[in-house]
Amino acid sequence: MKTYRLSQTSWITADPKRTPVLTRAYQHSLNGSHLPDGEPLLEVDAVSLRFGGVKALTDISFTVTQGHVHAIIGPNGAGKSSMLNCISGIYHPQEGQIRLHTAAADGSRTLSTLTQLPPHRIARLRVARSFQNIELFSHLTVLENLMLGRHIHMKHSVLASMLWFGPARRQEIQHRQLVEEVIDLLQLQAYRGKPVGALAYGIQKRVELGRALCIQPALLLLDEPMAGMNAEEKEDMARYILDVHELAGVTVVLIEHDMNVVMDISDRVSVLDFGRLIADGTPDEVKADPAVVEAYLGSDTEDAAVREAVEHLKERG
Ligand SMILES: Nc1ncnc2c1ncn2[C@@H]1O[C@H](COP(=O)(O)OP(=O)(O)OP(=O)(O)O)[C@@H](O)[C@H]1O
Repeated sequence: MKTYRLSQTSWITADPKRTPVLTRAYQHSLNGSHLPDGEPLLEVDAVSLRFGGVKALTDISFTVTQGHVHAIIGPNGAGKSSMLNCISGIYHPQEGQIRLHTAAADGSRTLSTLTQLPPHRIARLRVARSFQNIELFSHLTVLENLMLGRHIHMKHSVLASMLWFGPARRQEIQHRQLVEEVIDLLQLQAYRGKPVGALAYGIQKRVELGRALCIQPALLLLDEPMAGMNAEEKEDMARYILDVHELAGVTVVLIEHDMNVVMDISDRVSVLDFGRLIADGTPDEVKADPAVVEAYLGSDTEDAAVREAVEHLKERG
């Protein structure tokens, strides 16, 4: 039985309906990385990104470790999305390197430099991402959207799959099995045949998480997966991210504004401010770092955890 770290959010452990799911093993199919836990998976090395005169990122370095949930936080405009866009190939930094370590099932290792690769090549290396705004095909069903998430692994044409012959049939069955596992893990059974556009916002975000998971990611990048959600939807999403991490073993990098969630579910936190890395450590280290509190002091956040940390630091002088 898994023990979650969510000390402040008792709802994670308190729901008895979730217990049977915890006994299932998803590790071997949904996690696309064969690196042992604790090894460096992604290295961001002295990355700088400019848009004309705007310095979005300046000399950023950090390492994402296999088996971690790694949060990137910071005030508005700090450079969080730019960082994720550099990792996924949407932006190409002018300086620095981003390297991905991968291991095949037979143990052989590869080191890939992502810095100048286009997004589809990075996706082939099993780096999956979700976006701040939902990017799904709203007229297609949940199942169809998830199957589209498998397309980078499909070797046979859509026509061959439609004709349902020989190898194409076997391939289709394998893809369906994996998609069913994602549906099961994220509890999307009730929505599988429904058009995505007809679903509640929180469910759509869960489908988006599912589509990224269908890549069988070695690294899953989530850009504000709880943005715009109500408290109940946030709780659900935090729980599913933990399932993806704890049950499927997938390494997650996440941008999130809700400090309670970040501090509860993350193993490591990198803090950006004005495009610079001002702190990088465990949630407790980062929470106690004066530079971090200072960065949030000027912000007009209503986040209770941030305000509490600010007050605490003020009291300590
Ligand atoms: N495509 C772009 N063209 C020009 N400037 C950009 C571009 N993308 C980001 N920037 C600038 O880079 C800086 C960092 O933006 P970014 O969106 O990465 O911050 P963020 O931390 O994700 O902010 P938020 O929390 O508000 O989403 C900002 O000054 C922003 O205006």
